[in-house]
Formats: sequence, C-alpha cells, structure tokens
Amino acid sequence: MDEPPVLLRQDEVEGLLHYKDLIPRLEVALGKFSKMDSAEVIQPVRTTVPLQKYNGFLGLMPAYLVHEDILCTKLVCFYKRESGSTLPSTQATVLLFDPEYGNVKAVMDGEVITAKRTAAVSAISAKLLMPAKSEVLTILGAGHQALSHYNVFTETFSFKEVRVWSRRKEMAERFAQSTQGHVTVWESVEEAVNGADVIVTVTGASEPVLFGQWVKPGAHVAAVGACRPDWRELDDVLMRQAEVYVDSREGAIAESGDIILSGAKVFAELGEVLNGTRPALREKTTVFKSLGMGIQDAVSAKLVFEQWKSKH
Ligand SMILES: NC(=O)C1=CN([C@@H]2O[C@H](COP(=O)(O)OP(=O)(O)OC[C@H]3O[C@@H](n4cnc5c(N)ncnc54)[C@H](O)[C@@H]3O)[C@@H](O)[C@H]2O)C=CC1
Ligand SMILES: O=C([O-])C1=[NH+]CCC1
Repeated sequence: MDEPPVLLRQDEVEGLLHYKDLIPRLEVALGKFSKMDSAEVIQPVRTTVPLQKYNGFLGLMPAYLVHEDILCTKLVCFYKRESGSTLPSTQATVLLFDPEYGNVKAVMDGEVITAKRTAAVSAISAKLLMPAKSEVLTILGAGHQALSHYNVFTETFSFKEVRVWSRRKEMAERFAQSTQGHVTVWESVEEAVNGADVIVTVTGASEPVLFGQWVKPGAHVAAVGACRPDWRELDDVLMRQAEVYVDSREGAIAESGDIILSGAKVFAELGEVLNGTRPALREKTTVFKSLGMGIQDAVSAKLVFEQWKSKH
C-alpha cells in the first residue's frame, strides 16, 4: 500500500531486534543464498563509491528474497579513522520496500542492524566451527562491533574467560567496564590471543593485527574488519594455514584484502555448511571472513518491521 514510510530510530530498532529471533532467520537466509538460485535470492555484490577526501566509502547493499518477498537496501558509509578520531566509523540507513508497489515501507536506523546482524552471523560461524570445548574468547577491537559480538557470544556460548585488546588501552578498559560480565584487558595482541579458542577481529585496521604464529592450532577466528581489497587484519601465515569460510565467495574475492592479498583459497560459504553440502572442519584452525551481505540486513529489517507492526 502506498502509505508514507514508517521511520524507526536507533533506540526503537534496538528494542525490536533480538538475537534469539534473528539467528534462526539468518541461518535460513545464508542457506538459501548458498544454493545460488536466483529464483530464491538476488543479491549483487556491494557497490562502493569511494569518498577519497574523507578516507571512506559509501556502500549500496540491495537484496531481494523472493519467497519471503523482502526487498531491501542498506546504504552504509564506512571510514578508516585515525587513532583518537571521535567521528563514527560506520553510519547506515536501511530501506524496506513493498516489492509490488515499489514504495518504501520503512526507513530504519542501520547501525543497530549492522552491529547485531554482523555479530549474529559471527556467532553462527562459531557455533559451526569453534573447537568443541571452547573456553577462552578474545576480542580484538573495542568499538561497536566488539560490543555486539561480546553480547551475542556471551548470550549464546559459555566461555570461562573473555579477553579484550584495543590499540588504545583506555578504549579496551572502557569496553571492559561497560560489559555485564568480567572481561580482562590485555596490552598486546600476542598475549591476548595466547591459548584462545575463539578470536574475533573487529578493528578498523588496514594492516594485519593478528598473526598466525600466535594462534592456537584448532582455534576459530571470526574476522570482521578489513572489508576492502587492500585492507588486512590477518597475516598471510594465518590465512594460508587456516580453512577459510566466508559469507559470500563472490563478495570475498572482490572485497577481502585478507583473501585476495594472501592468495588463500576459500573452502566454503557458511550457507554451504548449513545446507550440509560442505563440512564444518571444527578440528582445524578456521577463519570465517565476514564482509556483510544485503540479505542479512533484509532479514533483520523484516524482523524489525514485523515486531513494530505487532505493537501498532
Ligand atoms: N563484516 C561486516 O559485516 C562488517 C564489518 N565492519 C567492520 O568492522 C570493523 C569494526 O567496526 P566498528 O566496531 O563499527 O568500528 P569502531 O570504530 O566502533 O571500532 C573500531 C575498533 O578498531 C580499532 N582500530 C581502528 N583502527 C585500528 C588499527 N589501525 N589497528 C588496530 N585497531 C584499530 C579502534 O580503536 C576500535 O577499537 C570495521 O573495520 C568495520 O568496517 C562493520 C560493519 C559490518
Ligand atoms: O556489511 C556492512 O554493512 C559493512 N561491511 C563493511 C563495512 C560495512
């Protein structure tokens, strides 16, 4: 119907989007995506417009899930910020359409959606790929994604120890003070990841911060930053010694510096593991290279809209 769009602010989206509802829907969407059937899912690789003057990019992320009839696009600006900058590194807006009329049904804040759906997909990767008895979680980075990853990983799994490192120690300390549970702050990445079963990299780095020689064999790494073909978070040793899983092969070979520059081979998409067409090599060292996909935003936006409608 051609009504004016609903506007949903960040606090409203926050109150409407919950991991327990989001994770199962993301699993279904990832599985459908990996069937590579355009009658099911249409999602072109993200278009990016460089904002050279500001060291950033505008990403356009449209997606259409045919059977669910979800048509959505996210518009996301992301930046490489200097240490000490107070400017945000990611800003996003999500538009949910009526696919028949073509009008916009809802305009939503995209930052909560981006933070939660990215963390939820990393949690799906960990559920599939982390060692069976995982006790130690290390988070590298202490920003928005660090917090959403902390929240969903501690909600979903039972780690005995959670560690954080950030390039500015005071940020890591502030992060540790802001969390519900106990988090220890570490001075160096090498010490922070020593013995860790699961490592989440959520930094704005464009050079490697995590080196293979420090990673325990069999550990699982969810690598979330470095979303440009010339940006890195992980070194060549780690990329080549690990089995590499991605959200989208097409996206990974176009956008991931860690994959492109290391020459690492992609073993599988998460959706292929969920579909049972590729194995989860849990006993090996695994990297899930996350880049973010339009379908993840689409599923999240639909859920937010449904929740909002049920209350209005
Ligand atoms: N894979 C995906 O779907 C998504 C990935 N991202 C990426 O995740 C990363 C984190 O995003 P946010 O938490 O929103 O950013 P943020 O700005 O809130 O936090 C970034 C963290 O990385 C640290 N950092 C920045 N530059 C660094 C460097 N050169 N070396 C080491 N640490 C550095 C900062 O001190 C901070 O702790 C970014 O690279 C962002 O582009 C963001 C959204 C979705
Ligand atoms: O999927 C996403 O929204 C993003 N990936 C990299 C920066 C933003």
